[in-house]
Amino acid sequence: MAHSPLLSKLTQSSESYAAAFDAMEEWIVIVDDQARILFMNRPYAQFIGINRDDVVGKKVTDVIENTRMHLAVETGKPERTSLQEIRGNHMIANRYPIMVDGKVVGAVGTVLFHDTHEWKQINSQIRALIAERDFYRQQQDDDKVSTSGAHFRLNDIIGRSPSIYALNEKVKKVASGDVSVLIRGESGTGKELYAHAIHQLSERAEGPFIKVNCAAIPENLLEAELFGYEDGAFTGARKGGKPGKFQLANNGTLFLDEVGDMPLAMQAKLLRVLQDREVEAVGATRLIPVNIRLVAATHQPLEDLIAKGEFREDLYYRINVVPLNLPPLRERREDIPALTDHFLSRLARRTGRRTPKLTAQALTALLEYRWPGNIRELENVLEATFYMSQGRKISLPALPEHIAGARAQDVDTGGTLKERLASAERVILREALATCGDNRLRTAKYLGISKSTLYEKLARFGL
Ligand SMILES: Nc1ncnc2c1ncn2[C@@H]1O[C@H](COP(=O)(O)OP(=O)(O)OP(=O)(O)O)[C@@H](O)[C@H]1O
Repeated sequence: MAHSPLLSKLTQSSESYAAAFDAMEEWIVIVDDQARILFMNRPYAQFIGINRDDVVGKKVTDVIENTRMHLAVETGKPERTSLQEIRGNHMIANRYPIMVDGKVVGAVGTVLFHDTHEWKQINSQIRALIAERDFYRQQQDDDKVSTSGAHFRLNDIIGRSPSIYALNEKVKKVASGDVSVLIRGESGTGKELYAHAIHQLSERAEGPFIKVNCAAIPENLLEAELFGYEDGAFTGARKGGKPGKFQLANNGTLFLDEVGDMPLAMQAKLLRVLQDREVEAVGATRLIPVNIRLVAATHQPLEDLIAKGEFREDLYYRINVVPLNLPPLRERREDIPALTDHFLSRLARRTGRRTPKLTAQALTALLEYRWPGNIRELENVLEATFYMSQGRKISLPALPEHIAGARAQDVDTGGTLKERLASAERVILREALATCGDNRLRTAKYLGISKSTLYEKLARFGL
C-alpha cells in the first residue's frame, strides 16, 4: 500500500497518539493523499459499527457515509462545521488538509459529538434548521404529504407572539427523547399541528406518525382499533386479522387526539400497554412488544374529568409528563395579521388568483373578534370571504355578519364633536389593545402615551 510515507510514519510511529485520540469524545479520521484511511479513532469506528483495523487502506468514501474527506485532499481546502448525515444522525464535521512542504499529503477529519443527551438536543435543533430550509425550498407545495403521515413541521406553524415563541422553544427542547407530551388547548388552536411538529423534530421522524381520534371511534371498536385483532376474533372481523394503531405506530409516534373522551375501561388497557410496552390484539394469545412515543391532546381539562371519576389519575400522570398549553387566538391577537396573510396567499396560490389585501377596517374587525373556534374558524372565515369577494381588496362588508356587524356601529355618527371624538377615541383604544394582545404596557407604547394616561382613559371608557 503506497501511503504517504511521512504521514504514515507519523500516525503509526507512536501508539500513544492512537491512545490519545481514542480517549477523545470527538471522532477522528486521518486519510492519506489518495483519501485512503490511515487511522480512525475507536469511538468513530464503534459508531459506524466496524472494526477499524479492517478499514485501514480502504477508500474513505467506501467506509464513511456522505464523507467529503476526499474533497479536502483534492482541493486542499479546509471545511469547517459542515453538516454530515451518518446513519440518520446529523453530525457536524470539520476537515483539514494536511500540508507538508506546500503539498497536500492527506487530511484529518473530526466529527463533533458530545454526550448523547446533549447530542439529542443539538440534533433536534438541527432538525429544526433543516425543516426551516426545506420549508423555504418547498414553500410553493403546501399540500405535500410526508411518508410518515406527519404533514406539518414547526416552521409551518405561523405565529411570532411571545406565547408561541416560548411554546416553540419548549417544543424544540422536548421533541427529542421519548417523554410523553400532553397538548392542551381549545378546539382549533393547532394541537394536531404541534403533534406533527414534535414527531418531525424527534429521532423518530423517519418512523410512522399514527393518529387516533378517541372521540370519533365508537366505544366497542376502540379496542380493536388500538390493539388490532386476530383472524376470527369476532363476527365481521376481517380475514387474517388487522394490526392496531399501536402496532402501526411501532418505532414512531402515536397521537391520541381527544384523549379525555376515552372510555374508562380503555384507559385501564392503555395504561397497561404504556407500562408494559406490549399489546395484546383482540382474540390473540400472545403479547407483541411495541416501541412508541405517545403524544396526546385534549380540549377538556382532564383534572375536572378526574374529579368526576371519568379519567384515571394514574393514566393522567403517565401521559402528562410534559404539558404544552396552546393559547387561544384571542390571547395572541398579534398573530392574526400573519395568519391572515398565510391563509389568503395559500388560497390565492391554489386558485391562481392574486392575494387580496384586507382593508384596515376589515383587519381591525378580525383583531377584535373573540374567535371561539380559534385558528380553524379564522381559516374558514377567510376561505368563505375569499370566494365571495372577487377584487383585490377585502373590505368590512365582505366579512361574515357576526364579525363585521359588531364593527359597523363602533363610532357614533351623531352627537356633538366632543361626543364623536370620545367615541372615536374609545374605538382606537380597543383596536390598540387588541393589536397588542391586551398587554397594557405595549399598548401605551404603541399609542405613544404614558401608562398612567392609558389607565386613566381605559377607566374613563370602561374598557
Ligand atoms: N399556527 C398555525 N399556523 C397555521 N395554521 C394553523 C396554525 N394553528 C392551526 N392551524 C390550522 O388550523 C386548523 C386547526 O388546527 P388543528 O387541527 O391542529 O387544531 P386542534 O387544536 O387539533 O383542533 P381540534 O381540537 O378541533 O382537533 C388546521 O387547519 C391547521 O392547519
